[in-house]
Amino acid sequence: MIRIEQLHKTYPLERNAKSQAPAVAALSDINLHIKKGEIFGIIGRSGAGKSTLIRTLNMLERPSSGKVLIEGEDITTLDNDGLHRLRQRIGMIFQHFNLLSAKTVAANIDWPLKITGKYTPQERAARVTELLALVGLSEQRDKYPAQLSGGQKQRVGIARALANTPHLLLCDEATSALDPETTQAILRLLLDINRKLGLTIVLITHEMQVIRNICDRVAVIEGGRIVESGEVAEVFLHPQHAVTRSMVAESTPFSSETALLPSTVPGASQLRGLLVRLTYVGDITYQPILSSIAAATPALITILQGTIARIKDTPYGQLLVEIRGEAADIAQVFTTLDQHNIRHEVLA
Ligand SMILES: Nc1ncnc2c1ncn2[C@@H]1O[C@H](COP(=O)(O)OP(=O)(O)OP(=O)(O)O)[C@@H](O)[C@H]1O
Repeated sequence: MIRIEQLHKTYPLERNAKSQAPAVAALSDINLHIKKGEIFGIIGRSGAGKSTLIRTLNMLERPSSGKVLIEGEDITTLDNDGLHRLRQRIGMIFQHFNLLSAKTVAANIDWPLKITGKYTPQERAARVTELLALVGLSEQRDKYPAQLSGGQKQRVGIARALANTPHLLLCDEATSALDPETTQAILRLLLDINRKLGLTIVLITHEMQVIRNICDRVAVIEGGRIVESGEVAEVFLHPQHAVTRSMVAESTPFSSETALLPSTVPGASQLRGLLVRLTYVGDITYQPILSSIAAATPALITILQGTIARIKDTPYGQLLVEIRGEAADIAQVFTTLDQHNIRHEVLA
């Protein structure tokens, strides 16, 4: 669906001439492949390059070099007509909604249909009604943006972005201005739309929770470079880069090394065995594996902390345990864990 190859973006010196600031290398050597129908997240700290990157996907930002192929077409070479056609295939939603305040909800959603000049008023009216139902706003059609909550405004933004039946939806920090409950509702709506319409979604966020709730794959960006990417469960449970580790740590109190420092574990200073973190993903999460291991070994296993949660549809569990016993017995425990695909890391 989308292939980004050796993409670079430098904001030139002239733009900053007044402040004498140097040119900014906002993106360096970005290579990404985003598959049709997936929800792909790009996460990073403020200033990492997220907005610049997502805006190159509809040429709101032109790269300095490199290619952006969408459905096989290199969009960096498009002229104005080509760009106009491209943007009808790509919807975008924004953190601050960008609605037309003088128009009603229905008129906001109608606007992109009207400017294509392709549809009769009856066709447009039918499409607006359909979109209002899709985002759950049928009752609000004649209200103005100022009369809506933040979540309702974003629903209008989503309906408007979907008006021309795009193949791709870009979400620029779409839930950052919303409270946690409304964020969940909007994320559920995006997931629902992704499934119902098979729409490819690319989103940028600085919140790991957003990635964990709806994305299939994720890329972590730092200093304009992709530092890590992969399936969300893999990146979330086994973060490799320091930035990823710290963002994961902020999003759950349990899954990072910092959260597992012995001082945070009750009685950990009196540990007499090994402090081990166990991580398991999928159906095994609900099986009594630890009881079976405990029954088959003289090693003593004490649970110090534990959690079960979900990454999108996949359950996972993490346990912090102390294992005490003879070396051979502990080795046997590790072998059994391996046999059940339970990852184990000795922390202390
Ligand atoms: N128009 C511009 N002119 C000059 N530098 C810019 C411009 N836009 C962004 N930058 C710089 O490029 C870098 C990447 O910015 P970008 O907005 O893409 O980051 P971001 O990850 O989206 O940050 P945030 O989460 O704060 O929006 C930053 O150093 C920023 O200061």
